[in-house]
Amino acid sequence: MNEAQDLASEAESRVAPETGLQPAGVQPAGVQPAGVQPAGVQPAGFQPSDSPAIVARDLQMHFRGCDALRGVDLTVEPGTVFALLGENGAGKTTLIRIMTGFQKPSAGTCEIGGLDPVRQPLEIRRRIGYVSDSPALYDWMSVGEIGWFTASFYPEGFLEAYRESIARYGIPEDRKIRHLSKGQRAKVALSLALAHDPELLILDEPTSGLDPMVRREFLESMIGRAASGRTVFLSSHQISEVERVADTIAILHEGRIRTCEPLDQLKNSMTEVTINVEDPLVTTPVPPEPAEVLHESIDGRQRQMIVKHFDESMIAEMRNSTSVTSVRTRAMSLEEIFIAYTKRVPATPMGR
Ligand SMILES: Nc1ncnc2c1ncn2[C@@H]1O[C@H](COP(=O)(O)OP(=O)(O)OP(=O)(O)O)[C@@H](O)[C@H]1O
Repeated sequence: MNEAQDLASEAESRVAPETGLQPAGVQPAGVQPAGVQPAGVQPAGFQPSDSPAIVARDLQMHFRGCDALRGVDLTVEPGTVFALLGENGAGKTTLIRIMTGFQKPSAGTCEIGGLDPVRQPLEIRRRIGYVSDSPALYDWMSVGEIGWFTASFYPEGFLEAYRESIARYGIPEDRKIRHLSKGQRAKVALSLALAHDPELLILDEPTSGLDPMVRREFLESMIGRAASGRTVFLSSHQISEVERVADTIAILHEGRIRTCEPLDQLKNSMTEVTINVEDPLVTTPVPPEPAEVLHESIDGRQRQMIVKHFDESMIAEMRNSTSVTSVRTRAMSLEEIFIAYTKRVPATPMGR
């Protein structure tokens, strides 16, 4: 068997990397002309939409001995960069696997661009771009071959866009996937996910493995995608990076969404309040409603609270409380807000 026949027979039993799509018919490299359009796939002109890109309602995922998702409600508006933050094991990948049709939820529903991932998984994967946290690429293919192979699942123009992206990243097309560095693999996976210019891009830890310069450029390009009406959903641990690009932030903790709101609104609504008291035994004054204390720590005469919806007008009232000598406030970074939500310790009940 020559190399081209070999490639064809291997590929016939396979699906598109990352997407899980099944080919209509697979030809060896060199047989199928670049950009050929497989049956049933039409080039899709992108039309910005007003309908939500993603809607999740009460999504639950119960594995044996583990409730990964405990009722997730989420709406992702089109034309935004939406960031899902959560610590290890929070349920981010599980949620993404349900959205992309790789996992059937135990309960609840989900719509991706109006499609149901349980009933229409292939249609969804054709419409979206998806890069998982550990991209599944065929190691035995070269960088060029994997582009050619994946192009057969998508409309015309895919291969050209893929090759341009690979050239921009400076990766040789004849290099085998198994010989790529971690960062180069990530770049190939991103190039494959973006080459059909998807209306929704779902990225699980997209920048892991990329060097700082490429990371920055890539994330900034996501702002451009959103500005053109496309939607980017990304899950990340890199909070400072997310802060630069995201419009909306959702914090997932132990399978539940703790907060989901525009980044500016989230940052403006959170305040660190530091109170000094004369008597270390006195209870800390609680700010009045609508303020909500997410976290409180006590260190002798100093009390620190993380408060949502704190208003500067509450300072005077707190200063008048028994034993209080000073009240100071400080705006918080997204990282501090994330920690406050995920290390939630209820405030000590206070009698006022
Ligand atoms: N197939 C499975 N069977 C049993 N438990 C699972 C399965 N898949 C995920 N889990 C559990 O579900 C929880 C959520 O996992 P998930 O991979 O969604 O977390 P994550 O937020 O993506 O974490 P990380 O940031 O570490 O990748 C974890 O406790 C994990 O062990």
